[in-house]
Amino acid sequence: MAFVRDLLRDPKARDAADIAHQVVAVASSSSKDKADKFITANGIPAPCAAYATYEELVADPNVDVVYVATPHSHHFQNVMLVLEAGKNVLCEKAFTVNAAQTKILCETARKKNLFLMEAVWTRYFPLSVQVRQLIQNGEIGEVLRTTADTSFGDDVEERWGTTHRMVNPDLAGGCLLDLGIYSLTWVFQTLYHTLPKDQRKAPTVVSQMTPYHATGADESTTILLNFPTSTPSNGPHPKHSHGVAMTNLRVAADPDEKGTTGANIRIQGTKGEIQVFGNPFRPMRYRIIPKKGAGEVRDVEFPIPSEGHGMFWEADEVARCLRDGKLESEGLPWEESIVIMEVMDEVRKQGGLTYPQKIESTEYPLQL
Ligand SMILES: NC(=O)C1=CN([C@@H]2O[C@H](COP(=O)(O)OP(=O)(O)OC[C@H]3O[C@@H](n4cnc5c(N)ncnc54)[C@H](OP(=O)(O)O)[C@@H]3O)[C@@H](O)[C@H]2O)C=CC1
Ligand SMILES: O=C1OC[C@@H](O)[C@H](O)[C@H]1O
Repeated sequence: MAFVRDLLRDPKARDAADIAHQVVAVASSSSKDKADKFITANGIPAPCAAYATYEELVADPNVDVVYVATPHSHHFQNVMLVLEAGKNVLCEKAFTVNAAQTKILCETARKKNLFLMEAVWTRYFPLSVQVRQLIQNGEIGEVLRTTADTSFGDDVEERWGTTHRMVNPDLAGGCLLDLGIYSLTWVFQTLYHTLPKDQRKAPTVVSQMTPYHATGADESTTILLNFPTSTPSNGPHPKHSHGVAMTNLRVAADPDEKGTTGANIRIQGTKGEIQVFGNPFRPMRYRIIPKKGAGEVRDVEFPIPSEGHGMFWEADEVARCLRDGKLESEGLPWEESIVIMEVMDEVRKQGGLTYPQKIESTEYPLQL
């Protein structure tokens, strides 16, 4: 809903007059009535078709690109359906249940010459883009450590119960795939993505996971990542940077949600630090702190224009990639999505979290 509402906002309000979006079809696998109600509730202008199956939607010749926003368990099957029908895809995070599924999606998109992107909206926030540029321009020196915390502080039993997709293993639930991916996003976009492509190397990983007593999905996961960076010419030891990615449903990264508890993200370099406040998935303020008084501390605000949610920026990226004939986005290349999925595979292995065989499967088509 938030995504579609953002699609309908005027791109000029965010200086994006070079692209336009049109919502031409909505599908619900439950009923056509649900799709009709979605169109009305969100004020989607006519003509917009309502379908009672995903198969009908992907066969609609007016559809250029499909936004897949089903539970994680269903992404692999749903995205394959879209790609096999010859359409481009923007698929919600986590891309799939495991890296093997993501690899197949990327191979399929490449073979069919179709655009495919994991909808990690945070990467396309102007704040994220600017933070990456600051790092690449050397503003905080060499970045050696990033800590990121995406934790909610819920009464888990009351808020999520046992069947909600957040905690339901049948829907690939758990905080790692749902929220931990944002902590990993910050670790990767600061320690990995900012390096030249030929220097980006997968990290080694150690982690701990706590299962939710009622379902076995993880309610808390903490990951330490060790990224090989370069081997300096002036010393014998290879260099590394460290990432700490945290997620927890029961304790909060920011208990009062006003940014008063400190930064949820800290990007630490040899010349200073960048701190990001608020929800790691929807960042609106950062602070840059030069080391030992070497300059002014600056706070930079990034309000979201036109009372939006902030999902239009990823949609704008999709539109530009399609316009420019690209198959993948520079902001989150397929290779990086795959490495992140491999990290999550390893973390689940170390934590002993497996999902039902059916949703881990790479077989397509498969009735879930
Ligand atoms: N970027 C962001 O800020 C956010 C991203 N997300 C991501 O979006 C995706 C969906 O999350 P959310 O909207 O909360 O999920 P929901 O549980 O609300 O499900 C979304 C839709 O998927 C279909 N669906 C739900 N359950 C099942 C099922 N058991 N089997 C088949 N289809 C099902 C339904 O559509 P229908 O029956 O009509 O076909 C449902 O309306 C996830 O990947 C999540 O991580 C979620 C929230 C915020
Ligand atoms: O992706 C997400 O970001 C926002 C959260 O509220 C939501 O649970 C999660 O799926």
